[in-house]
Amino acid sequence: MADLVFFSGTMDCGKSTLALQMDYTHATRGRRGVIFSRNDRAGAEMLSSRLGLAVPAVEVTEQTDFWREVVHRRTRGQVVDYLICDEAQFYAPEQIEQLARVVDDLVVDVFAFGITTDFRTRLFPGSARLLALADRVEVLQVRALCWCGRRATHNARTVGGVMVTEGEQMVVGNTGAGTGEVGYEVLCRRHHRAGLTAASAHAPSPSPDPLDLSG
Ligand SMILES: Nc1ncnc2c1ncn2[C@@H]1O[C@H](COP(=O)(O)OP(=O)(O)O)[C@@H](O)[C@H]1O
Ligand SMILES: Cc1cn([C@H]2C[C@H](O)[C@@H](COP(=O)(O)O)O2)c(=O)[nH]c1=O
Repeated sequence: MADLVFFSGTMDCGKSTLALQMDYTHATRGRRGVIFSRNDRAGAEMLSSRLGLAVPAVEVTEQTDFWREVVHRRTRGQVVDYLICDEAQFYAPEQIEQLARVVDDLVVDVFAFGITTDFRTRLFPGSARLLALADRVEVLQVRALCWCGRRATHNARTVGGVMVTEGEQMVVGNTGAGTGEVGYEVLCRRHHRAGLTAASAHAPSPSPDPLDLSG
């Protein structure tokens, strides 16, 4: 028996760190895995965590066929017990279906990691397929926090710290980007709906305070 597990959460909640830990744990017990990622912030053919660890990975492209990736390795005599699939939100729905087939017909565990929704709170097509097909969906224990202290459940895209709602679904980037840059910030639903990032919430009001004429 093998499983397709989707580990999900907001940006910056520890998914890539867990992906590296899962690989380490399984590998040290003698299991053989293959690590995949797509558009990691650190560059192509990498899986990197903000904690500073990075390992080589097979870069997923539009041409990647996971069924062929596993069959090809096995026909060359390579053992494949599990796949680590990071940034899975960027995979095509057909590739998620290939992963499900790899689990069911080749008995390979697949551990997929990714965010579910984009900066407009719309599901990524790959994540939607994972939610539909996974044996288990696990929400990460380390919960990211909104600037207000509530649990962060949404990913905002920012330009110069200000939330934007227009743009391409896929723009690779990091949380905490500097002024002027496209970046991301995790927010609670209330502040995502209000478009209120840390920078805009703490910015002084653009209009001066009214004069106190009471005295
Ligand atoms: N210097 C640090 N010390 C301790 N924890 C850190 C540090 N930098 C980042 N983290 C933790 O790393 C996590 C982000 O890890 P990462 O695997 O890159 O996230 P994700 O893949 O979900 O975007 C956050 O939960 C944060 O708490
Ligand atoms: C919300 C959102 C995110 N992205 C990108 C930004 C990052 O490159 C990755 C998420 O990586 P992480 O390891 O989970 O931090 O996704 C995007 O392209 N579009 C979006 O709407």
